[in-house]
Amino acid sequence: MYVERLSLTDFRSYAQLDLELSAGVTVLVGQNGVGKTNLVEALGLLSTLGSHRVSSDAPLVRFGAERALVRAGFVRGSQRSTLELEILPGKANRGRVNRGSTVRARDLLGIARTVLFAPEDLGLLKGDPSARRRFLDDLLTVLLPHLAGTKADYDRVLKQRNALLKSARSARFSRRGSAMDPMDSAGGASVASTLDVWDSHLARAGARLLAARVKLVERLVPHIDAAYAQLTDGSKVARAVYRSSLEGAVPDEEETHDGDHAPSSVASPRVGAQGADGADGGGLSGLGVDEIADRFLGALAQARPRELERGLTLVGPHRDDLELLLGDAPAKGFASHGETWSFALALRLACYYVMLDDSTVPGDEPILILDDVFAELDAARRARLAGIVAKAEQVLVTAAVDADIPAELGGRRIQVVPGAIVDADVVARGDGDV
Ligand SMILES: Nc1ncnc2c1ncn2[C@@H]1O[C@H](COP(=O)(O)OP(=O)(O)OP(=O)(O)O)[C@@H](O)[C@H]1O
Repeated sequence: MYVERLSLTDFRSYAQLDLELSAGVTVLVGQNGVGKTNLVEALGLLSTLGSHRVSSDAPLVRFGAERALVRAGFVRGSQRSTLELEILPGKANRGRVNRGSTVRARDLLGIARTVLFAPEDLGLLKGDPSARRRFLDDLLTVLLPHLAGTKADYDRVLKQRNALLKSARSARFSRRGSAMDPMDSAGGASVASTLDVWDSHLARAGARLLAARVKLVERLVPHIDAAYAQLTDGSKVARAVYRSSLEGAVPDEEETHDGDHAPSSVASPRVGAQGADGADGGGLSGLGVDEIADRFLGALAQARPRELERGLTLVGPHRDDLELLLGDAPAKGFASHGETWSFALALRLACYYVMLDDSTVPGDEPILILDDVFAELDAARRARLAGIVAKAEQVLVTAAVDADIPAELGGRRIQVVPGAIVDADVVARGDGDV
C-alpha cells in the first residue's frame, strides 16, 4: 500500500498541512527541527495509534490548540481509503474511515500498515523491557486488531488487581504488631477470594496475549537474523527469545507497568535460519491458550506471598521481556553503537517481512518509514539498507542532510521548512522512479 495524501490540522508544529505523496521512494529533507519527524510520526499514529516518541497525546497537539486532526488517503491495490484520527488529549480519541461516522480510534487498527524505524528504536536494545513489550504489542495490534481489546482487558484487570494488592499491603503494615497475620483474618480471606477472581480474569486475557506474542516472536526470529545479516557482513547472528515471567525467566523489575500470497518485492535472505539453540518463543513455545492460562494461574499462586508483600502483580505478560542476543552475548551492554543501530533496524525490517508474509492481496505491502537513519550508518551499511528498501512499494525517508542519502536510493525529494512544505520538488536521483 502507499499513502497518497497526508493532511494535518494542529498536529505538532503544523497548523495546517496538505501533502501529496506517491509510491516509490520519497525523501523529506530539511534542517533540524523543521518538522520532518512530525510528518512521519503522524503516519505511524494512524497505524498503531501510538506515537513512537511520546506516551501521552498532549504533545501531539499544537501548542495552544485543543485537538489535532490527522487524515491520510491510502491506496491498496485498486482500493482507496481515507483514515482520520482526531486527537483529544484527556479524552478518548476518535476515528473515521472513508469520511463515515465517528468510530472508536481502536477501529482504525489494521487498516494502515506502516513500519516506522526511528532513532528512538535504539531503546529497543538499550532500554528496559517495556520498550520491547510495546514493540511486540504494536505489531500484534496491526496484524490482529482484536488483540487491542484483549490488551485493554488485561491492563484493566491488572490495574484493579494491583490496587487490591496495594491496599492489602497497606492494611498489613498498619496492623503490624498484632499477634495474628492479617491474611489469616476475615479481611484477609476476603482479599484472597477477590484475588482468586482477578487471577482467573488476568490469566484468561493474559494467556491470549502471551500465546499471540510467542507465535509472533517465532515468526520474527528468522527475519531478524536474515535482516541483520543483510545489513551487515553477516559475521554475527542476531537472535531474539521471548522470556516469560511465568517461567521465572525474567529478572525482577523494580518499575511497574500498569499499566494466495502477494509477491514480495523486498527479498529477505536466510529466512528459516535459526539461532544456535533454535531461539524463539522460549518456554511457552508450542503451548495453547488454555495451557498458558493454567501456567499463568500456577505462577500467580506461587507468587502470591511475594505479591502481597510488594503490593504488586509480579508475573504476567506485563513483566516479560524479549531477550536480544548478538552471537552469544546479550545485545544490551555488549553491542557497539553501529551494531545497536543495525539490530534495531533488523527488528523493524523483520516487522516489515512478517507483514509482507501476511499480505493476501497485491498492493498490501506495508509502507516503510525511515526517520533519520542514514546519517548514523557507515557507507557500506547505508548502501546495503538502500538496496534492501529501494524496491518496497513506498518508502518515506527523513534526513537533515541530503548528502547522507545514498544515491542508489533514488526517488523524490521534498523540502520541509518550519511548519510547512514550501517546495514539493521532484528531483531525479540514481535509478529511482521520478
Ligand atoms: N505540540 C507542538 N506544538 C508546536 N510545535 C511543536 C509541538 N511538538 C513539537 N513541536 C516542534 O516541532 C519541531 C520538531 O519537529 P521534528 O521533530 O519533526 O523535527 P525534525 O525536522 O525531524 O528535526 P531533526 O532533524 O532535528 O530530527 C520542534 O521545533 C518542536 O518545537
